[in-house]
Formats: sequence, structure tokens, C-alpha cells
Amino acid sequence: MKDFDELFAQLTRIAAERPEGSGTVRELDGGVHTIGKKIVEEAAEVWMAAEYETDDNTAMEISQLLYHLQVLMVAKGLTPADVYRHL
Ligand SMILES: N=c1c2ncn([C@@H]3O[C@H](COP(=O)(O)OP(=O)(O)OP(=O)(O)O)[C@@H](O)[C@H]3O)c2ncn1[C@@H]1O[C@H](COP(=O)(O)O)[C@@H](O)[C@H]1O
Repeated sequence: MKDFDELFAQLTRIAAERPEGSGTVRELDGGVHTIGKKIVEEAAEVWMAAEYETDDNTAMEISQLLYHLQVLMVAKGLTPADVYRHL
């Protein structure tokens, strides 16, 4: 099991090393517009899961939203510290 910071470190590494077959690399290559659309889509899936699905499905959709938010952070050069200082 990994936490937010561990996933961010993994995605930062992937962005630098660009391993073959990585979905993260594909998404980063799509750019901020593509990543942004994915975030909106996943946010809607979180909402629908919270209203109509199980808690476990909701947690899974939240994890996917967090992943796509992190991909956007990597694309923009933002770090978790940049976000945490607004919490
Ligand atoms: N946590 C995630 C994660 N959450 C969501 N996703 C992506 O988001 C998609 C889920 O979106 P949807 O529910 O819309 O499913 P979908 O419509 O079939 O997806 P698409 O066709 O839109 O890609 C998945 O298919 C993944 O592509 C993730 N991809 C990767 N990770 C983590 O990131 C790490 C690096 O991933 P790679 O770069 O692919 O190696 C992995 O080890 C995982 O830990």
C-alpha cells in the first residue's frame, strides 16, 4: 500500500525515466488539457460512486482522482509542499 507522497515520488520518477508502456507517460504527453479532462471525468465518477455505489468503489474512484491530480502536479512542476501550504 502506498500513500500520497510515495505515489508522487513514483510519478516524478516515471516522468524522468519515461518507462515503456507507462500510462503516466502517455497522460503527461497528452498535456494539461487532456489531464484536466481526466480530472473532471474522475471527479464526476467520485460523485456518482458516493451517491449510488459502495464505500469501497467510492474509495477506489477517489484514489483515481488523486492519481490524475498528481499527474497534473507533475505536468505543472508543482510539489506536494506547494499544495500542503494551502491546507
Ligand atoms: N493509481 C494509479 C491510477 N489510478 C487511475 N489510473 C489510470 O486511470 C484509469 C482509470 O480511469 P477510468 O476509470 O476512466 O478507466 P478507463 O476509462 O478504462 O481509462 P482510460 O481508457 O481513460 O485510460 C486507469 O485505466 C489508469 O490508466 C492510474 N494509473 C496508475 N496509477 C498508479 O501509478 C503508477 C504508475 O502507473 P504507470 O505510469 O501506468 O506505470 C501505478 O503503479 C499505479 O500505482
